[in-house]
Amino acid sequence: MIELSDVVYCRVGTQDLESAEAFATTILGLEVAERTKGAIHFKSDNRDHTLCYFEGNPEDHVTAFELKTSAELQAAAATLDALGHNVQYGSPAECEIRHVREFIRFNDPTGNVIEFIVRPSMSAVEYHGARDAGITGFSHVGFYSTDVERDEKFWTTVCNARVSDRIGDAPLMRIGAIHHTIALFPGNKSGIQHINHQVESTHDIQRSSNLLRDKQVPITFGPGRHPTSSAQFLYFRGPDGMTYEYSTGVCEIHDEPLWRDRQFAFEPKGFCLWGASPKIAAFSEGDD
Ligand SMILES: O=C(O)c1cccc(O)c1O
Ligand SMILES: [Fe+2]
Repeated sequence: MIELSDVVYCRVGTQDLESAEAFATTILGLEVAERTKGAIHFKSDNRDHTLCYFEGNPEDHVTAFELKTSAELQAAAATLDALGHNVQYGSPAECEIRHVREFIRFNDPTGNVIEFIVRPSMSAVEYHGARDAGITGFSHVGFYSTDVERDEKFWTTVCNARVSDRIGDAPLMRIGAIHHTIALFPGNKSGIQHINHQVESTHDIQRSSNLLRDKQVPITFGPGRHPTSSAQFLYFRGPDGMTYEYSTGVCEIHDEPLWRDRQFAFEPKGFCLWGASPKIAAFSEGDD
């Protein structure tokens, strides 16, 4: 069993690094951590970085999860290899760019590009967002999945993810106490479906909702409240149609052996307790 301890960063391609930077800082509220040739790294908490925009294909998305030791990374590589995944070790130069000690790269069964990393750098400097969005940190990622049952099995049997709840067949899976770190949504492609940052409070959700509206950023869902994690949320559209989510108040599951995953309906009320309707294709099979 591959033990993931946390999600660490996403890397997203863009044809327009300047606009992506403007979005990540002035809209989303992240802080530039580092600029390298053709890439910008952004901080959202006390980690070195949790998001990277790089010059490249906007459909190229990478998500990294932390493993505790080099021995576990090697065992994971062997496990994935035996299952037929093409596993590559990151080069020293790639490790340096990512500020990690070592990593492997492979595709999940849908084709999502995943990195398992060891010893990601922390930042010695506090995070100060470019705007006060109230961000407390990068928290979870939603992936497209061409077969959610197959992919749920991958994340829960090859790796240590546990299903907290399902909306329709879409599983919300935890790897620690936080209600979910990985979510899968049915789609006919691979890639990141949404990137979540936690914010401090309801006030941040409401303030951002007004700010984004004034700045004409498309708000695609919310403000609302998830019946699943009980988090209050706001979804909006970033560069190349990427969905970003702020949420606050996500529940934690500590009674691990007693928890039973719950079933919610794949319809607006399964996504929102307050009656908001998603304008997000993966949540509604409607507009995106
Ligand atoms: O927080 C949740 O429960 C949740 C539910 C549906 C979709 C999401 O993105 C979520 O974060
Ligand atoms: Fe989410």
